[in-house]
Amino acid sequence: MGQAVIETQNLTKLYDQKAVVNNLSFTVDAGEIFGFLGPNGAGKSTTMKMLLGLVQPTSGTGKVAGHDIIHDVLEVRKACGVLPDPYGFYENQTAWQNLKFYCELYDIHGKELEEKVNKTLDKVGLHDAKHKKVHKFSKGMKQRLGVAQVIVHDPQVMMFDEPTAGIDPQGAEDFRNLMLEMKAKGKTIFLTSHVMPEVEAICDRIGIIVNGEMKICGNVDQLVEQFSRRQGYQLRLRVKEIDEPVVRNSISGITGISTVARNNGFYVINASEDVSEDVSRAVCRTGGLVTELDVYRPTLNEIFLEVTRPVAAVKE
Ligand SMILES: Nc1ncnc2c1ncn2[C@@H]1O[C@H](COP(=O)(O)OP(=O)(O)OP(=O)(O)O)[C@@H](O)[C@H]1O
Repeated sequence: MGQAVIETQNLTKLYDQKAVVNNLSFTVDAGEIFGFLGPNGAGKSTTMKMLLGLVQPTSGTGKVAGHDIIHDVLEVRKACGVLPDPYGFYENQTAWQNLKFYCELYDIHGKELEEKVNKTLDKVGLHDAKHKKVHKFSKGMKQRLGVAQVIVHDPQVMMFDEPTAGIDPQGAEDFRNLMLEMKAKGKTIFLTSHVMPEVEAICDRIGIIVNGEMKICGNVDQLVEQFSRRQGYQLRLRVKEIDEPVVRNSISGITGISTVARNNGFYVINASEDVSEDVSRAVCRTGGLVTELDVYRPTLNEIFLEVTRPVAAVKE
């Protein structure tokens, strides 16, 4: 375990007596990219706002960069760069002027300011638009400027609410590379996103919340494991040398197997645990040759859909 830079304990927010964030406890370590996922209205932005001291928790506690999110709000904000939704740019000012203003808030001036602003605008691909007024920017350009605003003052913690929404594929690729570069510098990154392949590609750990509650949390392998334990394992088996009745008979006694079906020359085996070794041994014992055997690995998208699927109402 690394050093926790973001940590919450039983963080809860009630609006109109209803918990929109419910007993949330998690940590994000230094140098980690944490993907915070959930359906619309799950409580992601509210959590982020509480971490930044913009919304007061109803109960529970939290720390960001060692500072209490309730009592040391100014220190928390100094340690963080944030991409809010919507952004708070001065539309009648240029990209350069917006970043300058932002740097000054963080007490960065003179030559250092100039260097930081120019370097950051280059990094997010806005070099040629730096002296253009923001009201003339496209949505994607504003998003790039938002990312620039997060990183320009080199904060320890970077928070992004849907960073690639509205960005073109090249911009999204640039963003992913930038995040990996920031991670390599030891930054802690907390992001919300609805773009599953992006999250899968860059996040070290992922938490999925539903109705304010953390349903599943871990790295992708851990999520796959937790999901499979809950939903069951699916094996795909291809066998030579023996016929179907022999195959079926050979594996029939294996504990945990619920169904065996044929599909495109494969046997599709559903089981409550990973029975691949038992299957392989049983087939070999009866003279079969296993040419393919793998356990289906669900995608993050499938895991997300399953975890966030509304539970059917129980009929009286
Ligand atoms: N100021 C507020 N007053 C009352 N309810 C609020 C307030 N802010 C948020 N909510 C409610 O809290 C719940 C969580 O909202 P939140 O914005 O945190 O969700 P989210 O996960 O960020 O959603 P999205 O993916 O759509 O951005 C929603 O039901 C929302 O209507």
